[in-house]
Amino acid sequence: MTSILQYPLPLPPILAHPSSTAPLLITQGAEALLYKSTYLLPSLPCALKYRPRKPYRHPTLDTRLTKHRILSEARLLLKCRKEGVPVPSVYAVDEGQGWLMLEWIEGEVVRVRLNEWLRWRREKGTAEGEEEGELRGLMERIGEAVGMMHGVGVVHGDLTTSNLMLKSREHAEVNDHAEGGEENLLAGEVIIIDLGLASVSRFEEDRAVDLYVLERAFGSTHPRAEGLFEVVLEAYGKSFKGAPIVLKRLEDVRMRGRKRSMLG
Ligand SMILES: Nc1ncnc2c1ncn2[C@@H]1O[C@H](COP(=O)(O)OP(=O)(O)OP(=O)(O)O)[C@@H](O)[C@H]1O
Repeated sequence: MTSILQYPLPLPPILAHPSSTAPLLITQGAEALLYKSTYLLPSLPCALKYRPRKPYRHPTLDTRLTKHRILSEARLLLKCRKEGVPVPSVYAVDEGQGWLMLEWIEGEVVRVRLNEWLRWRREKGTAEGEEEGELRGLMERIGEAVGMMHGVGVVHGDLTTSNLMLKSREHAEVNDHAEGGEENLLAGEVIIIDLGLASVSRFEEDRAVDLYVLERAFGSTHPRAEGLFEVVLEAYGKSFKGAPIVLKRLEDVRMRGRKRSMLG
């Protein structure tokens, strides 16, 4: 969990209802607020993604845009779920009120876990290249998850290590440093979140751009793990029939990216 703040903004009516569990604001992005609350039973946690009204937008356009985004994310999550892609379940949706209620994923985003693991390895004095099994395993699971999503015809549009979560296994705990269980930091199922910019596409180009964005995210956020990005691609290459062509296309996308950065 990144940060737990009090809720300074008006709550969507569903969370203001007396039967609702007191919501916690988990993140406040530019467009959406993410609350933790419960669904139906106080023991079933949920994530509520709320897109409040934007006073700076024309009200009619704002309502349309919000409805479109909420419905699009819900539809794509349902499609992925139905076809076995690891994403959170959709519990409820109210596009008119601007919210989407999802299964709460117990765990942490890959960005945080990976950085903790890399720091632990550095502090231990382990050289890069050693103790790589855990990291390779994670990279493989990421490649497989992205491949499954592409295989059912969905592209993400914003693939970063902040939009991949590691779901803790039930009853499994991430041991603290003193107990020497740090390798568990990278354990767990990879769940793809935030399909707010996702779309349906079977174009190799769109899939390759998704991979390129993820590769760049590794380069900038986890340069110490970037060397193993090839493991993501290897696993991706085996994950669905069209994957090898996407990997070929990725080379073109990289080349264009390099040219663009050379030209400034
Ligand atoms: N289903 C979930 N279970 C647990 N935590 C979640 C879940 N979905 C999101 N989160 C947490 O909330 C954060 C923000 O979620 P998300 O990325 O969907 O919203 P956002 O970036 O604000 O949305 P958008 O980019 O569509 O405007 C995530 O980084 C993650 O920490």
